[in-house]
Amino acid sequence: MGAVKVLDHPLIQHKLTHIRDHQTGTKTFRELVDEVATLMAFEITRDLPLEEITVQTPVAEAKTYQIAGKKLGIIPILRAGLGMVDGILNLIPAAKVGHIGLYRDPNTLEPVEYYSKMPTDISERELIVVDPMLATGGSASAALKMIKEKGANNIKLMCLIAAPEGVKRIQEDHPDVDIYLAALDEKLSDKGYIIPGLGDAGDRLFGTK
Ligand SMILES: O=P(O)(O)OC[C@H]1O[C@H](OP(=O)(O)OP(=O)(O)O)[C@H](O)[C@@H]1O
Ligand SMILES: O=c1cc[nH]c(=O)[nH]1
Ligand SMILES: [Mg+2]
Repeated sequence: MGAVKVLDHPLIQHKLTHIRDHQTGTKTFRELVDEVATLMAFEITRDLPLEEITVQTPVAEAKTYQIAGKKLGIIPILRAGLGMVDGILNLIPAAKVGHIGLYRDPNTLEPVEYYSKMPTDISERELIVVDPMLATGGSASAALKMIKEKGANNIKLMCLIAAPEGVKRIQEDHPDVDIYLAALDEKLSDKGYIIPGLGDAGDRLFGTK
């Protein structure tokens, strides 16, 4: 079963408080999601393997380190996942970005696919799938299935807020995928919204309703 890690860094928790607040407007919401994505990426990349190399400083040779191993890829689930991409690219500017277009049918809560475009070499990359919300888990589970069918085999899932139902769904459907969260909330409403959550992430990011 995949691990679930709630990233409890004080800066992440403080910014998440303002993200949740219904009085936070689109501009600030977008800026804070971007900042939290950077902070979460910093924590998630903590275990990347390093290799020792030598560089010449102006003074002497230095034995130092660079990131070794697989290259990285970021895969946002459209639309709301887009809000987390730039924040991760701030730290990992060479990462490639694949896109998966999914929306959740408001009546059935089932994911509906409308777009997919992946880097050709996803089987050789460490992938971070991003979406602010993990509610029923239907969208993330479908996205993970889609990228596995295209060869992905090393995947982390990064969300701002999850419901226990969504975590359970991913652990059952994708036991190889670790989940990284800023918060694990209480439950889902009967309309499938996370309680207390932050409302509709896509609408708050893009100013739609
Ligand atoms: O875990 P689930 O029950 O599948 O719900 C979570 C999904 O719902 C939201 O997307 P939405 O369908 O609102 O699309 P949007 O990003 O275009 O607003 C959210 O960004 C997730 O993708
Ligand atoms: O609470 C929720 C659940 C699904 N999608 C959202 O944007 N918010
Ligand atoms: Mg939405």
